[in-house]
Amino acid sequence: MSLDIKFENLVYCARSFSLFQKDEKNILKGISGEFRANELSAIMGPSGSGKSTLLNVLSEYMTNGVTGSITINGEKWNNKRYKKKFAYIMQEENLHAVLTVKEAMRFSIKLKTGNSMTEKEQQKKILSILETLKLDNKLNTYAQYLSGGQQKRLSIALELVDDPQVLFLDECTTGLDSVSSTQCIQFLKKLAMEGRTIICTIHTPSALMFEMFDHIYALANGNCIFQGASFNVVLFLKELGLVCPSTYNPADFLLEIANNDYGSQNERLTKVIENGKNEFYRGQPCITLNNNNELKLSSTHDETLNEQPSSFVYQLALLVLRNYKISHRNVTLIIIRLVISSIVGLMVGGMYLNIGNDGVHTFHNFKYIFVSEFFLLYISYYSQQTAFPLELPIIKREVFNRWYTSSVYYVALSLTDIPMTIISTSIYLAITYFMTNQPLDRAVAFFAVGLLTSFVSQGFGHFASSLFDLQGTLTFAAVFLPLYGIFSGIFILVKDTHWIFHWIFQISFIKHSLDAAATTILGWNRDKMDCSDNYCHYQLPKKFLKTIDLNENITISIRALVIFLIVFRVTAFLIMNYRLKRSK
Ligand SMILES: Nc1ncnc2c1ncn2[C@@H]1O[C@H](COP(=O)(O)OP(=O)(O)OP(=O)(O)O)[C@@H](O)[C@H]1O
Repeated sequence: MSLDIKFENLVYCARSFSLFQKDEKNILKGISGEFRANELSAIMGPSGSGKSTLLNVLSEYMTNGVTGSITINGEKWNNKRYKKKFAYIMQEENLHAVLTVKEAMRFSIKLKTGNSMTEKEQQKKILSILETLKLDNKLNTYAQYLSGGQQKRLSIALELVDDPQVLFLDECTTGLDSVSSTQCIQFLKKLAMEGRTIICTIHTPSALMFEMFDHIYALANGNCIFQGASFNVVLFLKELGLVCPSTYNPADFLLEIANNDYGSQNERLTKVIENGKNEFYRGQPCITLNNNNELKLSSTHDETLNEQPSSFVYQLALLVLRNYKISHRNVTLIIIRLVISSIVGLMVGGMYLNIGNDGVHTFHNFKYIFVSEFFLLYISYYSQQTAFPLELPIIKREVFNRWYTSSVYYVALSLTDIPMTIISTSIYLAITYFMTNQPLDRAVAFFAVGLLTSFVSQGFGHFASSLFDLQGTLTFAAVFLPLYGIFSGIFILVKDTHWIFHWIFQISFIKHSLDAAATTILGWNRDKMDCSDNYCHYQLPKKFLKTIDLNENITISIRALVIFLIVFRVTAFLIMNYRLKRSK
């Protein structure tokens, strides 16, 4: 299906708010035009003229502040129907550094097309795309070791697996040398000749590249100053008395004019081209290659592929698998987490050695419980702090291009860390529990509370990392984690503080962890402990719990922890979803 995109009187108004004023700036100023199927179109213009904005508006990457009309094949913009046919290749490649080219392509095709192709067909398709993009000799190379040009080609290849009909490319040649740039444009031209609509923003194309474009849409200060065939640019300018020297690159000449190097001509150009409405300078419609042509990348599945997205469970399984692959290649982080859990476990175990059943040390035992819950809070929080900020650009690209939904991503993110959380929490608890000589019959309940604390803290980490960048997440932790500790009930009892502070204890989930964990070890009518001294004031644990005002109602604490778990994760998901959907 060929798709022509037409826009009329398109205005984009950027609004920014500060404390005292509201700023509004028109970035696109009522422009019109059409990008057709079978054509390779370039959006050109000086820096800041609105090229990326136009691309973002047409691809629906930006929707707020946009007025005017956009139609596809003459029909009103219909998000659901047409968005499936679009792919947006962003300026930054945003690839998973530790996935090989082959792995990245396999995940892409599986996520995007589900089970609509057999394994063999998928491999054939991947190979044909990579051959065309000259990446077939890099199948087993990690993305991080590809050159800039190869990374750019891989980011294009990843989006081609489900045969999008419209390709938006932002600055597709930026950072590439002239040979790679020309190869990239040649490839895009091939894609356009297969019937696709290819629209890219470009800075300063060489004369050779400029000629390869079928259609040029030039902007200056948010207005259209030319739209038409590339071979008509010189003619158009000549008619306005701006003669391009025969040895000059027409693209450079057009940009110099847009930059006012030949006086202020833009207003005049905009008027003649009617801000994009004037179609006089368009070329002849381009020829589409037929199905037998060797350039054709599309398979017989074309029309059905996009209609059959893979299921939630299938995508979830793939994303979890991908996350495992990535985290196992970043093995240092795993080792650090396990080593820290073991070392801190040994230190804490050594510090509180054999105190677990000694009435002299009941208060120390309570401190051991606090230290343990607080350590679990720290390690689980910090293990998640990079989870979202570093992945955001990649996820943004993949969610926008409909590889999967943000909810699948978040569930996969949460599931991926479960085994590691269980292992590191268990290592720490096993070491300290046995070294401190706690009662064995209470181990399961104590471990369960420890695990719940880890999962709540993980959710807290997600919540913070969905709100801030990496630096912000660290600052947030530096402020809030000690506060959580202060209001945990170990330093001062709730009843000994002014009522004004009581609510803070309630929202300090570490207090609920401490209450629950202390109940599992010291509560439930535990018998008298041993006494290694002449007199042990707290030999009977119940007496100690009474002193610290702990009512042993574990249900309340567990309920509070579960509520925190749900609130943190739901809030993290909602913020993440908002950030993923928010335009640039
Ligand atoms: N949300 C925004 N708020 C304020 N100004 C904005 C916003 N978005 C874009 N702009 C401004 O609009 C202008 C056009 O931006 P755009 O990114 O579209 O330019 P461009 O032609 O792609 O530039 P470049 O070639 O340098 O990437 C710039 O001056 C930019 O600063």
